[in-house]
Amino acid sequence: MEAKYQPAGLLIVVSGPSGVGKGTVCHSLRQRVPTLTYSVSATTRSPREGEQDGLNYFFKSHYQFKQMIEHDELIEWAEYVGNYYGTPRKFVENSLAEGRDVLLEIDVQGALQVKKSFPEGVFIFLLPPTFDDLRKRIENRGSETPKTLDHRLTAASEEVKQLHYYDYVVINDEVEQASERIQSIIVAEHCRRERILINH
Ligand SMILES: Nc1ncnc2c1ncn2[C@@H]1O[C@H](COP(=O)(O)OP(=O)(O)OP(=O)(O)O)[C@@H](O)[C@H]1O
Ligand SMILES: Nc1nc2c(ncn2[C@@H]2O[C@H](COP(=O)(O)O)[C@@H](O)[C@H]2O)c(=O)[nH]1
Repeated sequence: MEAKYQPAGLLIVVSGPSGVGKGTVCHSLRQRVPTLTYSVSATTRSPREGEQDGLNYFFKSHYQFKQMIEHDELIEWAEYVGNYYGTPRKFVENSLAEGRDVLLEIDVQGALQVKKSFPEGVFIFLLPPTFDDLRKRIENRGSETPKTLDHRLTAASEEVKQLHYYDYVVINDEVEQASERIQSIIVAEHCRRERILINH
């Protein structure tokens, strides 16, 4: 029997300002859609309490991160508030080629780089209900000093200006509602791609 053509997986990029709830919403989304493959990023930031190497991030020294850049091991990378963050290339490319849908949870600078090399990706901007909610969420997380909180909020006001480059905007008012909306976007994108495949 002839082997069935295996289309590449969807690259789903969830992005938005720090503290909007990307991690929380993506966690809920991964429970709804267990077949999603999550890309673990590399970072030079120190682990927060409870974060595990290889699970939350691959924690790297500045030297190791620079080596990854020089060896073209990242599909994108960005400096964000004094630390480097990047998406390992091999894992993403192999997973897509095997037909798996891959989820990236990255900042806005990184998402815009990915859009250039993977224009067929699905780009979703997560927004807080208000800027004040964003501040409260970061404060309540307790992860920042007053200075880094301020830097993250300044970055956020610049990041929302890039919203028009994205395919979808989802407001993270209620976590479950936001993750349900992203699940619907994924289903709709699969249907759209089916149509394109049938037309060819
Ligand atoms: N819909 C929501 N309503 C209220 N609080 C929320 C909501 N979504 C997330 N939070 C809370 O906001 C804080 C920030 O969420 P989270 O860490 O998921 O954001 P993030 O966008 O991944 O941040 P970063 O980009 O800095 O990693 C957490 O304390 C989380 O529990
Ligand atoms: N460009 C990239 N940004 C990333 C990546 N992984 C995470 N991030 C984003 O960085 C900020 C800060 O994260 P934090 O864990 O220190 O709060 C946040 O917006 C993340 O989404 C990545 O691989 N590339």
